Order: sequence, then structure tokens, then C-alpha cells
Amino acid sequence: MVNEQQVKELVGSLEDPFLHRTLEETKALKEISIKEDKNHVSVKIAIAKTNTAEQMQLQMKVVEVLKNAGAASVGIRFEEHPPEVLEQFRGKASESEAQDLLSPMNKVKFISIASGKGGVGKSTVSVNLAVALARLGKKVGLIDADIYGFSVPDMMGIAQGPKIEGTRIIPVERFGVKVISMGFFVEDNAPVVWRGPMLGKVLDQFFKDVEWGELDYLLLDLPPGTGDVALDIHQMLPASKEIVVTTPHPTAAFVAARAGAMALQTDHEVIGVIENMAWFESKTSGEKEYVFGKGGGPKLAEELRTDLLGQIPLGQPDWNEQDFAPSVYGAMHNTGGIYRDIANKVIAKLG
Ligand SMILES: Nc1ncnc2c1ncn2[C@@H]1O[C@H](COP(=O)(O)OP(=O)(O)OP(=O)(O)O)[C@@H](O)[C@H]1O
Repeated sequence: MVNEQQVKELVGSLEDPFLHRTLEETKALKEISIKEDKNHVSVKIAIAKTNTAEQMQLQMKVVEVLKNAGAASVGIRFEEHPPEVLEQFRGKASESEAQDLLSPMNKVKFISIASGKGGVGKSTVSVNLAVALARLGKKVGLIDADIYGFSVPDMMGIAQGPKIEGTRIIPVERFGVKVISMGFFVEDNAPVVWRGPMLGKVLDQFFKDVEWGELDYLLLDLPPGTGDVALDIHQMLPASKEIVVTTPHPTAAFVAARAGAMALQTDHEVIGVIENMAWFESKTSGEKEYVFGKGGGPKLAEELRTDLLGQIPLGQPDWNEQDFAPSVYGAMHNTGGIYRDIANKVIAKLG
């Protein structure tokens, strides 16, 4: 069990990656809360620039020092120092670092897509939401971090891996979305045994070494479930907005609620729920059959005190209009329209 003083000292001794002063010197620790029953430590830290690879590295260090000191789980939120505080320290930063403070990644909003268990359509939803946001004119990146499933390349019909230019990885662009997948770095669909820390390194590389350019949104297709790997990945991610995908069965929603709880515990904000495989609609009669039950999505949204962003029916894209992307719905497809409505809601929420 760690106490507040230890948290202050341990986190305070780490450095702001841009200002090169300790977090104690920059008065970065804005909030500390310790839930003794769960041995959970939650901190809010101000740094020079949020949503950056440097923030990720700092985040990993904070988790490491607090876990080494005995915390069972750690939640971190970041905020940016106001300009007047930055001014005090700016002289310390070299010109290139000052330039870096203005880097385009500064503006990107992270959206993680999570689920309580596998197979509910989390990857399908991630892909189609990314494409829908791009169709609405947003600059979108997608990281397929679903280490058990990395199915995004196949779903989008991506046959070629990314180009490597020197030390930089150029993401593959498809339907206007820049895509990076764990699957690009694994030979012949071989199964991979991942552990949290290893995953953290790979993710860190995705943030640092991938040439994302300017992005509005970076979507992350997370591993399903609420096990160790999912927890680790949540703790490594820059504070992101999270969408939870569920199927309509009340039991599925119950399991998905755990994923939502994990997001909240690690200080990610749940911005909504998407119910997938909501019903089957007969093409001839237009009648809806609730094949997998009913009510799970609204119930989950209520439980997580968030919005139901949309309900996706059972079905498949029309292959011929899809240019060999087996899971991407066309803009004119009914389900493509549902994804467009969801994308509009996401934009309204996040700007
Ligand atoms: N609305 C839908 N209608 C019909 N099939 C669907 C729908 N959504 C997803 N599927 C299919 O269900 C299967 C699982 O979907 P997907 O891989 O997206 O799930 P997942 O939650 O990401 O799974 P995992 O995390 O285990 O990889 C896929 O074959 C996909 O094509």
C-alpha cells in the first residue's frame, strides 16, 4: 500500500520530458487520490504537451514506480500547463524541443474501442467508425492493438504492409484512414504470446516511430476483455475517450460493463456505447428479429452513465461496392449511414 507522501516523492522525482525539470519543480502533481480498499492510486499530472509519445513514456514510468511501490492499479490523467507556466520554463528547452511542442500530434484526440469479450464486433466497429470519420473530412489514424485478433488489415482489404523509410514507419492508407496493425509485424499470421510490458513497447513505437502526420482522431482497437493485458494497455495509453461495444444480450452488456469500469478506473472517459448485431432485418418484409436478444446496449449506456451512440444490425457489406474490403460498409449502404450518424455524434462530443 502506498501513501500520499510516497506518491508525491516518487512521481515528483520524475522529469517533465519537455521542460527537463522534475515534476516536483514544475508543480505538476495536481491531484492524488488513493482508494485503499482496491489499492488503486489515481494521479493528475500537468506536463508541457499532452497526447505525445513523451507523455506515453512518462505514463509508463509513473505506472512502474507506483506499482513497484505496491500499488495494484494506477490511473493517470494529464493536462497541459497554462502558457504562463510554460513561459517560465521554456528557456530551458532547446529550439527543436520548442518546435516539438507545436508538433501536430499535440492536437490529436485518442478514441479507444473496447469490449468485455471477444467476437462482439469491436474491430468491425473500429474500422467502420474510422472510415465514417474520414468520409466526414476528418484526418484519421487507426491502430489495431487487438493483439489476439489483429484483423483490421484483412477487414479493410489491406494486402501490403507499411513502408519503412529509415527509422520511420509510413502507415498504410485505406479509405482515407492511416492504419497500423500488430498484424503487419507478424509473419504468416503466426500466433503471438504477448505480455503487457512487451505490448507497451510496441505501442510506444507506434506512437513515436509512425509517421502519422497531422491527425484529428487516432482510434485504437483494444484487445477484448478485462484481463491483465487490457489493464496494462489502458494504463499505458494517453488519456483517451473510450467507446464500449456490446451485443444486445443483457448478459453481454453485463460483461461489457466491466470493460467500462476498467476504463473509468484508469481515468479514461467513456463517451458512449455501440450495440452491434442489434437485430436482423428481413429484406423482404422489413421485419426486425432480435436474434441475440434485446436491450443490452441501452442498459449498458445507462449503467455507464453515457450515451447509446448507435445500434448496428446484423449484415454484411455489399462486396462489389467495397473494393475488396470485406468489412467496410459503403457510404450509401444503410449500415454505412448508421456509422455516419455515430461519427457525427462523436465529432459533436469531441470537436
Ligand atoms: N453487425 C454484424 N453483422 C454480421 N457479422 C458481424 C457484425 N459485426 C461483426 N460481425 C462479424 O463477427 C465476427 C467478429 O467480429 P470482430 O472481429 O469485429 O469482433 P471483435 O470483437 O473485434 O473480436 P476479437 O476482439 O475477438 O478480435 C467477424 O467475422 C465479423 O465479420
